[in-house]
This record gives sequence, structure tokens and C-alpha cells, in this order.
Amino acid sequence: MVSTVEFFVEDLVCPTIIGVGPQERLEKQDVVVNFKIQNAVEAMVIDPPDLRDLVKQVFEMVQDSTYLTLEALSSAIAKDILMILAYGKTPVKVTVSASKPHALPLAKSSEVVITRTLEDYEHLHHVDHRTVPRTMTVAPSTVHKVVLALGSNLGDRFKNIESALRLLEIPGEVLKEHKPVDGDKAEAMKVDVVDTSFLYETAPMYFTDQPAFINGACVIETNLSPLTLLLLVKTIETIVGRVPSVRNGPRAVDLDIILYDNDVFDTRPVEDRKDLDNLEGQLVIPHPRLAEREFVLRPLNDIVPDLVHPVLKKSIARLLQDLHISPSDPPMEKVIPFPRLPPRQDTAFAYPIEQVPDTLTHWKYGKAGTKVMATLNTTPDSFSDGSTHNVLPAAISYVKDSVTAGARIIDIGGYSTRPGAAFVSVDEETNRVVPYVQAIREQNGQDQVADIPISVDTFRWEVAEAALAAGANCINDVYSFTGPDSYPHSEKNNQEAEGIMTKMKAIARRGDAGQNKDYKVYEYAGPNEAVLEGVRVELGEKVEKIVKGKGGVRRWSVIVDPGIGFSKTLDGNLEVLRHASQVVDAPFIGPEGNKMNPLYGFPQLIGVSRKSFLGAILAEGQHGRKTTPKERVFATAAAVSCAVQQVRFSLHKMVCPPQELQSAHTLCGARDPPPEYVEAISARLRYNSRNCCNGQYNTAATCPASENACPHSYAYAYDEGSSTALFTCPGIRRADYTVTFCP
Ligand SMILES: Nc1ncnc2c1ncn2[C@@H]1O[C@H](COP(=O)(O)OP(=O)(O)OP(=O)(O)O)[C@@H](O)[C@H]1O
Ligand SMILES: Nc1nc2c(c(=O)[nH]1)N=C(CO)CN2
Repeated sequence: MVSTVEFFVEDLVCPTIIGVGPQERLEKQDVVVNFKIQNAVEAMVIDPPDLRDLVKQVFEMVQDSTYLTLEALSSAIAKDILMILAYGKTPVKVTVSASKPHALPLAKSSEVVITRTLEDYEHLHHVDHRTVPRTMTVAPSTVHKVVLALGSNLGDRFKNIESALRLLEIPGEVLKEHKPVDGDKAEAMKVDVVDTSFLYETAPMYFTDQPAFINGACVIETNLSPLTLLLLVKTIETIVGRVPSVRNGPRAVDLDIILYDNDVFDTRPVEDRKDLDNLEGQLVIPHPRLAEREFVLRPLNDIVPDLVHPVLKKSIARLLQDLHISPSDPPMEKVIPFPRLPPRQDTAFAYPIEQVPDTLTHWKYGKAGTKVMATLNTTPDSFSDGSTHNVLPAAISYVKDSVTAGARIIDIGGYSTRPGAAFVSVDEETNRVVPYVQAIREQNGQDQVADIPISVDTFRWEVAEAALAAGANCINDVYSFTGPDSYPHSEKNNQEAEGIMTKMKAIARRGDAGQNKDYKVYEYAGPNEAVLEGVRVELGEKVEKIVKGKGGVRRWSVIVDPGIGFSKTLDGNLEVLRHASQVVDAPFIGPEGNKMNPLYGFPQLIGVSRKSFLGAILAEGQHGRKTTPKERVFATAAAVSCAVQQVRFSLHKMVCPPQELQSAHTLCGARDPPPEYVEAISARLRYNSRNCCNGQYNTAATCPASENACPHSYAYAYDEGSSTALFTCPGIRRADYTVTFCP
């Protein structure tokens, strides 16, 4: 006979909505829950249940539930406990009792007691492998929300991931070879990529002697069953170029199914579920290694932070928070890729998707987190330097000098957005932009210039399309792609527009230069933050519109611009500039401060150079006077340095000659200390975090160390990726990192 051991939890009091009476549906009442877990002694010794965690999860689940009967509630509690404990481990038996102490006037309580094992829940088509559809099935009217993890560490990693996403959206074509599809029509299969995370460069986990990965995640909507989806992702991995390799080894692309609705599946027989090394050819959902992988959790946290793991009953944000990240772990770095456009035509590629471009370059957030954009105005009426650049040779020499001076992207504009600027036809604007793009790309033998990322400042799809075809990489749209002439509103066929949107990089700007807007509606944010909040809400809505839903721009392709100098008073402009970091660093916004900031985490473009709000400041006071844009150099430098001090990744749009641009670049570059500092800083942080808490504590809340563990200040330490050290050890506070460098 197998001897068993029992664990008890008694008198857990949880307020909840329970019962059928009208009053009971309105107000929470206390329910008292007791439960007992029984299992073989041997299994429990090896893997005892974490009762503290279990109690917390049961409490939260009961508190959030609204069952009509104690029977239903007890059964749900039993199911949750069984699933939490059985996740890859030995099944157990659970007895749950739930009582309502206030239900009966003449009795102490009314109570229900039930005993369950996992087998009792098989009919819910969870957990048991026999219930996972083994055939290729499609239910055309059912839409499932599925979360996928994306990874690549071989070849053009960004291109591989983009190719995989595009192939996902043509499941019928990809799975053609796998016919017969059990009577289902390939055309009925549907997958839409409806949201994407940021992308991160990550150090390889498990098998560490291999190249760094690019990792991300996406949400898809599909009518495919879990197993058909598995077949689809495995087929796509092969098409993109994945070849068999060592376990956890290098791969062109890796697509893992992380979550499928709220479902729980395991195709392995019950006796094989203890192990995670026998997954080949099987399907386990949620992905069994999710909770240990920062490279999956962090991107998921960008898009579905509140999604609750159906077994562990914790949100993605909580799983990420609970992850034990060691200070010595290399940090994950957000990256910003630029496509090389137009794409090379690969006639051998047999699938009907838009040709995926190679990657021109990619920027990292952490290293040199500030960059300079030079502005090439090709309008005769440009407000500060018109007439100097609108001649091709002069323009090219400006671009060359700007690149030498440190510009990392060129923004070309052929239609001024200043108030009262003359109307320019689409053809005229195109002719003002395209020849300049072509001329830059034709700078043979001068790779730095010929390969410089180019953005085009336009709000018209015809101009954008022509510019991208000529070799521009990025569209800088003052209306954030939601204007009257942008793609989604144009008469252009949707599919074609979608192709253009996914191919390019996008700069989403907030508003044109019309009347100053009234921001009173956002005054809840505080007397001095209404404009800032207005920008977050309005630009946030526009950005959500372009990154979410079918045909969206990838989140990793978007840079946001709060539009300093656009539709704001002088105070409004200053407010945004002074709080520039809050545009993208504040996680929550809204009247209750509980709405996710849709701009959270985006790289930011800041354009202050020579703008008229600086002119307004220079005109103030006794010694003030009217200035021309060219006279606002010092004011520009002050404004740029104000933003550089705050924003983790910022791109500064400069409208100035190359020599001024050089000082902006140097100013921005001042955040990059020489390599020996970086090494010294990381070593010191590692040392301090070890000393401070002996590596014992992993969350800021629990480390008892003093506030003064780090006596030195290094601005760069934070940027260089020591955020893990900062996070795991509160002795090293972010506030310690001012802009002084250690001698
Ligand atoms: N949720 C899931 N998503 C993807 N594959 C899964 C899943 N569950 C089980 N598998 C199985 O895992 C097997 C190994 O997949 P793969 O080759 O991608 O492994 P890996 O990338 O080395 O590891 P991992 O999947 O843990 O990232 C596949 O044969 C697949 O059937
Ligand atoms: N950083 C990182 N490490 C990995 C990854 C990955 O995607 N990113 N995938 C693996 C196998 O799936 C093994 N290790």
C-alpha cells in the first residue's frame, strides 16, 4: 500500500460575491475555505507544495469570483489547486470545503465539502492528451487569442522574425503540402498578427556558447486548433531556414506557442508529465518553460502584462517580477531595427508574401542611447534654412558633413508643416524628395553616407510610397498615420497599404502646427502636467491604432515624437520638454492613474532645434529681443541637453549646419563613457550588490542593505545595463546616478 501524506489549510476567510439572493449579488460576503491535499509521501517529500503561495492564489481567485453556489465555488477551487500542483508533477487528491457563516439565521453556517482528482475535470477538455484535437481542424467562426514567443540568433535575425510573421498570416499556403486537411479548406484557415512587442537582444540561455538572440513576442487571432497551429509554426521555422541543431542551440527562427486562450493542454500521457525533456513532437500549453525565461516574459510584458497564466494563476507582470534575475546576468537590451528598402527581389521564394527587406542596421537603447538626426529641408520656403539645401550637390555635401559630424539618420522634408506654408501638390512634393533619397543612396564608395538611415517627413501615402521605393527607410508623419492622406484612410486597397505599413519604420508625431490646443480636459494630471498628459493620451491613441490590429506596424518599428512646438503654448512646450522622460517612462496614466500608458517604453524623437518657442524665450525680459532661427543656437543646445539628461533613448532632430550638429552629437555622446569606465562601473556594481546583500535578496522590497552602498555616481551605469543590479539591490539607487563620472 502507498502511504500518503496530507497538508491542511484551515479557515481561509475570503470576501466574495456568492449566492443567488438579490442582496448576495450586490455585496461581497465572507466565505470560509478549508482544503486538504493528499499525495504519496515520496512525491510530497521531493516536491512539497508551496502552501503560502497556494493560499494567496486561492484567496485571490475566490475574491475575484462570482459563483452562484458553494458547490461551483468549491469545485473551481479544487480544480485550480489540482492544476497548480499537477503542473508537470504527480497528480494529487484535494478535499475542499467552503462555508458561508452569515447565510442562515438559525445555524452557524451552510457548508459544502467535495473531494476531487484531476480526472474529475477531464470533461472540461483540459489537461488530458486524448482531448487535444489531433487532426487539423479549423472552426471558421471561432477566434482564438494566442500568444507566441519569437526568437532568432542566426543570419539576418530581424528579417527572419519578420518573414515568420508574414508566413503566419498565410496558413493555408504554408500548410498546402500537408493535405489532406481532414476535410477542411485551406482557404478557411486564418491567422492575423494583431499585436507585437518590442524586440530585445538577449544573451543565450541554457546553451551559452552561441550568438546573441533577438527575442520578441506577438499576439495572433486564429481559427486554427492548437495542433494545427503547432504544425504551422514548425513548418514556418523550416521555411525560414531552421535546420536541426543541438538542443537549445542556434536557430534561424524559433516560434513557441506560449498561451492559447485560457486553455491548458498537454499531449503527453499523464505519467510523462513530470519531465520537460520529452517535448519533441508534443504540445504543452502554456509553454512549460515560460516562467523561467526572461527573454519570453519581458516581451510579453510589453503587450499582455495583465494576462493571467491559467495554471500558475499569476499575471505575466507578476511572473516577470518574481523571476530571479541575478546581477551577473547580462541585461536584455531593447533594439530598434531599420529595414533596407526597397527589398531585394528573391524570385526563388515560393510564398505569396510581400518581399521581406534585409536589415540595414539596428540601434540599441542602452549603448549610446542618444542619437542625432540631421534635417534636410528641400522646400524653397523652409523656415530656417530653406534655399540652401534644395539644390542637389549642396544637399549631398550637407548630408556628408552631417554624417561626419555624427548624424545617424537624415530626415528629408519637401512640404513645410509650418502654419501658413504654401500648398504643394503630391507630385511636387514627390519631386522634391525622391531625387535626394536616390542621390544619397547612390554615393558609391561612401558606405557611411550611402547606408545612412533616411526618414521622409510626409503625411501623404503617395509620397511615402515613392520615397520608400527610392530607398528611404522610415516615414515621419506629423499625423501619426491617422491623417486624411495616410494609408488607413486612403483609397488604397487595404492589403497593399498593409504591405507598405509593415515594411517601413515609422515616426509617429503628435499634431500639426495649427492653433494652440486647449488641454483643460487633462487637468486631472496636475496643474502643470495637462499638456504632458494630453500628449500621452492623444499620441498614445494614435500609436495604438497603428501597432494594434491586422496590418499594423510592428511595435519595434515605431519611434514616438511628442511634437514640441506643435499646437502648444510656450508653457505647454516647456512642460513637455521638462518632463520629456515622462512621455514614455510613466507606466500609468488617466484620471485614476491606472490606465497603461500606450507610449510606455517607446524610443522618443525630440525636435527642439531653433523652434519659435525658443524664440519666445529669447524675446522675454529686459534684454530679450526678437531672433531669427539661426540665432537660437545656444537656446537649442540648452533644450537638447535638458532632454538628453532625462530620456533613456532619444533621437534629436536638428535643423542646423553640421558644425552645430557636431556639438549636439558630442553633447548626446557624453552619455557614452569610455570602455574602461564601463568595465569599472559594472565591476563596482557587481561588487556592491554582492556586498550589500550577499546575493541573497532578489527584490528591492526585501534587501535590508543601507542606502549608501554605492558611494560613487555614474550616469552611465544605469544605461549600460546595470538595471538588474539596481533592481536587485536597493543599496544602489537610481538616484545615485547623476552625470558625474568617477575620476
Ligand atoms: N507550446 C509549445 N510550443 C512550441 N513547441 C512545443 C510546445 N510544447 C511542446 N513543444 C514541442 O517542443 C519540441 C521542441 O521544440 P523546439 O525545437 O522549438 O525546442 P527548443 O526551441 O529547443 O526549446 P523550447 O521549445 O523550449 O524553446 C517541438 O517538437 C514541439 O512539438
Ligand atoms: N536568449 C535566448 N536564449 C535561448 C533562446 C532564446 O530565444 N533566447 N532559445 C532557446 C531555445 O528555445 C535557448 N536559449
